Amino acid sequence: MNKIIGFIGAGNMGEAMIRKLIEYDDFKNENIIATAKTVETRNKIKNTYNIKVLENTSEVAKYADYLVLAVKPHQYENILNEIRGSLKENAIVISIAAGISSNFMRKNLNKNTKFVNIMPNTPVMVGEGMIALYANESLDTNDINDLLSIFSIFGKVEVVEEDLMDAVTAVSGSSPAFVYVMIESMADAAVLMGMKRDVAYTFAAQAVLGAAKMVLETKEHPGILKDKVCSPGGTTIEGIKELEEKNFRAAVIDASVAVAKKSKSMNK
Ligand SMILES: NC(=O)C1=CN([C@@H]2O[C@H](COP(=O)(O)OP(=O)(O)OC[C@H]3O[C@@H](n4cnc5c(N)ncnc54)[C@H](O)[C@@H]3O)[C@@H](O)[C@H]2O)C=CC1
Ligand SMILES: O=C(O)[C@@H]1CCC=N1
Repeated sequence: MNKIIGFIGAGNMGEAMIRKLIEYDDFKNENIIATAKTVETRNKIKNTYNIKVLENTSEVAKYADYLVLAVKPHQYENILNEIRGSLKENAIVISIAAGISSNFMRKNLNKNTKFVNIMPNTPVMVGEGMIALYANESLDTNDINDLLSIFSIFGKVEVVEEDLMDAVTAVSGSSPAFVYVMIESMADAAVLMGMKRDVAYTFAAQAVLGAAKMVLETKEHPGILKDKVCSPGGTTIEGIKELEEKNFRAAVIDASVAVAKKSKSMNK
């Protein structure tokens, strides 16, 4: 890969992507460039990942073939204003932000600039991310194929219609946070029952990883997989009864709907 991928912002999401990319043999460190707001973050990224770190956004825009805007949604307008005039010919500007629509990108970029809206999640850092991509009219088939192959470095990629982006933000963008709360709670229970905390995190996280892999690889309905864990008159069904009484399913659904609602309300 001789294309340059640039990052504006290197916080949680930007750093997660950079960290995965430098492990990938086809992307040399010199093909990854970044900038961040503070000198501290710029130095940290430079020293940790040995990539080229530039002082300002327009410098990154000048060199990047793929330009990831890894800043918060409310900063998009300023950043797009800053980069608009400096972009490399044929560069693709990548929005990863919740609530930033293709229309907003279109309005704030020059007419012929290529761009794409994606919704990633932090597990991109370990190559198990889930990325949704909305392919707009600025991209041709080659661009889309190139983007799909780059993003597959980070995990799974699916092309979706734009009206599903709020749902995606809930089901894969934000949901890792819900799962971390669940893992933490499972481990708390094990600690309560005498297990060492670090061991408890391994047990809880591996159980979640295994259950997720079962859904993906067996393609069985999650309800059937659940039934196979619940031995008649056994231990698991006692726990399921508690979860049902405490409205676990409704809590997860409500949490997801709240995320999508917030994402929609931010929509520009
Ligand atoms: N954290 C997550 O799990 C996910 C985040 N996103 C999206 O990623 C974007 C970034 O989110 P986070 O990384 O969580 O936020 P963050 O606050 O951790 O990182 C944002 C970074 O942008 C930098 N920044 C701000 N203004 C800048 C400027 N003018 N020039 C260069 N850098 C600048 C900040 O210094 C900071 O390091 C957001 O738009 C969010 O919606 C999308 C999916 C998941
Ligand atoms: O909390 C947020 O706004 C971002 C978007 C999806 C995950 N984190």
